[in-house]
Amino acid sequence: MEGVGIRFPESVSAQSVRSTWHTSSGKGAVSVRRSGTLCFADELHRIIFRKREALVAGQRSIMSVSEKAAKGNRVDETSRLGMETMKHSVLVTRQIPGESLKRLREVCEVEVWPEAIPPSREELCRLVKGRHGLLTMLSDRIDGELMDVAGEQLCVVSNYAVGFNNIDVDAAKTRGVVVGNTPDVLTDATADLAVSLLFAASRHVLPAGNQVREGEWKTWEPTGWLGVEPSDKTLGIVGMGRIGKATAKRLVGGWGMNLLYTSRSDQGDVEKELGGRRVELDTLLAESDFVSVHVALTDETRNLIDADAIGKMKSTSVLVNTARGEIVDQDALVDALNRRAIFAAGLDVTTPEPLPADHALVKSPHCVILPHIGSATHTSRNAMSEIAVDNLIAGLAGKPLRCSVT
Ligand SMILES: NC(=O)C1=CN([C@@H]2O[C@H](COP(=O)(O)OP(=O)(O)OC[C@H]3O[C@@H](n4cnc5c(N)ncnc54)[C@H](OP(=O)(O)O)[C@@H]3O)[C@@H](O)[C@H]2O)C=CC1
Ligand SMILES: O=CC(=O)O
Repeated sequence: MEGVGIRFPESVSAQSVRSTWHTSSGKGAVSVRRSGTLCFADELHRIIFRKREALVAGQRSIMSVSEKAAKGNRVDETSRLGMETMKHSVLVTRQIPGESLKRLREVCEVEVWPEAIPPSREELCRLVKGRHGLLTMLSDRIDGELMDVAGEQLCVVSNYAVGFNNIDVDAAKTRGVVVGNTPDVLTDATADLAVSLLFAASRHVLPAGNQVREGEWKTWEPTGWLGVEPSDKTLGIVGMGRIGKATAKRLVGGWGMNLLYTSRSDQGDVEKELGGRRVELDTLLAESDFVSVHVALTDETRNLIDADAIGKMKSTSVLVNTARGEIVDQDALVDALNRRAIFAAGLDVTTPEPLPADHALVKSPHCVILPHIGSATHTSRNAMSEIAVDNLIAGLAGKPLRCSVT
């Protein structure tokens, strides 16, 4: 591999490394994974050769952009990156809002899955073949098998979501594929929805409203639809990340709730600002009146809120989940709601999605279920589109992503 230089820090046993290479037209970079003391030389060369082929084309274009710039032409960032990504082929697995796809179409060949319903696995396998980049939804399972079907030229997967549990990130790293997500811009919208669910579940908002729609509203009832109030009660945030914090801010600041939270990392700033206390999950469940789940879905958090955990909650408590359905054991939740072992639940996420209309949770009068709409505001979704497209364009050009998870 003439002209290819690979740097591996010898002091580190397992990590992702960025490998640089040089050609007559400049320098490129590729992320590869080193495992243990082996660097999988054949695999590595294969990945680097593939990336070099893709990036050399881009570099020729950069040179022509530089020539233009030298002649005094104004070249903005998008068109500069665009020149590098020209001729690349990308798949966008659903129509996304905003103007950003126009920007993408200016710089590469784009196919957008036109249906509202996601492509089946079979269709997805057919569609990804030969693509350099994928802009994916949280409902698309992007694993090593799919990346292999796409082919060796695949450089970047840009997920239109902050959560990336649908993507096998390790498989991406070993294949030199970078992965992006869309954090921050949906934090407020999702926290607002968590608060909405908390109130809706606490005050029977949906079944009470349905009573009116169904013509069953007979009279004002002194003992009808009695709910629970958050003011001065204890809020338990499971996972004090961006959305957990934003939810806590709303409920501590607005309703004077006391705060308990779980977190693997130190959150000293939260304690200073909101006066919260970091505790073990068992303590949080036993002492909280409202429990709101915000951890990422990983192998460690799958079924975190199982029968045992729900069994620790107060019978007057309300459970809210806007994170991922798999974090809560739904059978255990159905059982607890049926036995009135907890007061109510509000879910924006379920397993599966969509949850069949005849599922016991849908039928429960004590459970509010929304169709995964946490980030569904014009502001958030437009901003997510911008980030997802920026990530894709940067990944195709071999540049650092605006928001990367690899
Ligand atoms: N309903 C909806 O439409 C939306 C849902 N979401 C979901 O919300 C989640 C959180 O988003 P966001 O707040 O931006 O993400 P962050 O990364 O800021 O927060 C994630 C939290 O998960 C915790 N966490 C991660 N892994 C583990 C683990 N193995 N065990 C315990 N805790 C863990 C982190 O804890 P630590 O600090 O200790 O690492 C962190 O507190 C997303 O992953 C997504 O699934 C997001 C947006 C919209
Ligand atoms: O669930 C939504 C996300 O962005 O993650």
